[in-house]
Amino acid sequence: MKFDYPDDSIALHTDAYQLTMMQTYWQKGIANRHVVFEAFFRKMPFGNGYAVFAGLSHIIRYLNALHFSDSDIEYLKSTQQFDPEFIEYLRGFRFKGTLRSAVEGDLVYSHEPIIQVEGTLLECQLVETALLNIINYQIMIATKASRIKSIVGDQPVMEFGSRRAQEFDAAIWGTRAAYIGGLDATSNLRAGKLFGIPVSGTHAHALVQAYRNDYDAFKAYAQTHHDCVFLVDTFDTLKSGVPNAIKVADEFGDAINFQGVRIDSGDMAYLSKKVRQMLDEAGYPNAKIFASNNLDERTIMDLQRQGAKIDVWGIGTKLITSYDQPTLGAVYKMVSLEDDHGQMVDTIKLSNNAAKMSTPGKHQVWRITDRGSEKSEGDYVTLADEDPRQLDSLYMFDPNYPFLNKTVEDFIARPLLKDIFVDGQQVYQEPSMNEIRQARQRHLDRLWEEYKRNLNPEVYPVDLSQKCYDNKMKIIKDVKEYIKHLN
Ligand SMILES: Nc1ncnc2c1ncn2[C@@H]1O[C@H](COP(=O)(O)OP(=O)(O)OP(=O)(O)O)[C@@H](O)[C@H]1O
Ligand SMILES: O=P(O)(O)OC[C@H]1O[C@H](OP(=O)(O)OP(=O)(O)O)[C@H](O)[C@@H]1O
Ligand SMILES: O=C(O)c1cccnc1
Repeated sequence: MKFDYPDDSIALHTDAYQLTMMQTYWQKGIANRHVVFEAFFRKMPFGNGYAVFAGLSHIIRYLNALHFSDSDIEYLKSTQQFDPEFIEYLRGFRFKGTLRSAVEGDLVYSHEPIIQVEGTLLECQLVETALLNIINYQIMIATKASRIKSIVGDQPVMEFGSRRAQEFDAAIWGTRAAYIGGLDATSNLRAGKLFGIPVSGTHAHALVQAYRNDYDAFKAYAQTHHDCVFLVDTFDTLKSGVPNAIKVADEFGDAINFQGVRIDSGDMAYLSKKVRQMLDEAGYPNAKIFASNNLDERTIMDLQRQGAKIDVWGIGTKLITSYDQPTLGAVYKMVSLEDDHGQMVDTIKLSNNAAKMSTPGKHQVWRITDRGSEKSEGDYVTLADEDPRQLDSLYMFDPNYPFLNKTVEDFIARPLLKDIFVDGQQVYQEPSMNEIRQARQRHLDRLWEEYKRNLNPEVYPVDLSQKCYDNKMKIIKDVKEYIKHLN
């Protein structure tokens, strides 16, 4: 199999049907029609009360780099599935559209647009697969990390998942998303290099196996490192691992920084309490107990309930693989399209399943915050030409149950979708990782506790403006009329 192309690009990281549709648009002369697509998801990940937005940095790189290389063009021609003239046309392709998006670290919710792509039918169609690929993974990981962090509070959590991640990209971008979501460090050096994420770690069982006993292994490590965390469960945690860790710490004294020990198996509530006692009695009350082994927010919560004496958490498999929910299920739908007369006409996807219906029109999402309490009252989805900042009071109603409503008086409305690219030019300056993390914390602080609990949180309101709701109802009616006349 041929794999290494010196000029490989990411343009073909898309589903074949995007290209077949693009060919139709091109041959039929509608490829340059103006269009708006929006991405949204239908269910909150993990049943959480909020989701943490991540993935924009990768999207920005993707759109900036998007072009068809010579080998892409040759390959497409070799499939014999496309019109060679259309494929030649793609040679000059660049993304010239406009991208609006939630920014990383912001909180997002189901049933609201989180990404909006506006441009030609051709370019907006091409990018669907990659954009969804990115956000469907990264939002999951950032949200899961935030759930974990909400349980452990100020205790450090390290990301250990690279060996179990679904391949290289997931390890790297997943680590970044986990850091956005609140984890404190990673064991992956490349993620450290690429994104400036703090790198940390301990050592593995192999070190102890290499020396065939705990003592010699810990001693060798202490001779070659200042900061020492000894993994104590290779043979027997309480009888060999911890006593030998203490022995080496005693022998080296100030020559090393004995940070603590890591437990990686067994009953971690029982063991951590015993280990704590042994370390305290040996005069190491500041030595920390690190724990790892298939942990997630549920096991951590249960360990805390049992009074486990764990100070630092290492999380791998269950975070990086988004173990309990493999995808977010975000979708990308056309919401408005230029007609034969140059007018934009809103479009809908109806479905036999009402939950799969899209909301027509180009939108903005407004985060409505009460000025007094500084807490979020809900999100308010409007058509793009509406601006609730001009209103004194805002009538908010649930679009599925309009009798659930409230009027908000003294509020701040913050637009969620920011300009990222305008006419192909990147206009958004990416913030630093620290700024993204601080933003996430700020947004979480503005959320009532009821939406933040891990189990059965309250459902955060995502409402439609009256104009947006009326527009949707009218278009549904029009489509139904049209279908009726077909029969
Ligand atoms: N006290 C505890 N309460 C709840 N869960 C625990 C407790 N102690 C450990 N666990 C979790 O139970 C699971 C099983 O751990 P255990 O070490 O017994 O088996 P294992 O994962 O098969 O071990 P190994 O990784 O060595 O093969 C792990 O997910 C661990 O985090
Ligand atoms: O358990 P996770 O949350 O995925 O965290 C990462 C795991 O990776 C290492 O295990 P290793 O690959 O050495 O295998 P092990 O299960 O035998 O410890 C480490 O000791 C953790 O157990
Ligand atoms: O540094 C560690 O302790 C570590 C790194 C990767 C996986 N498990 C543990």
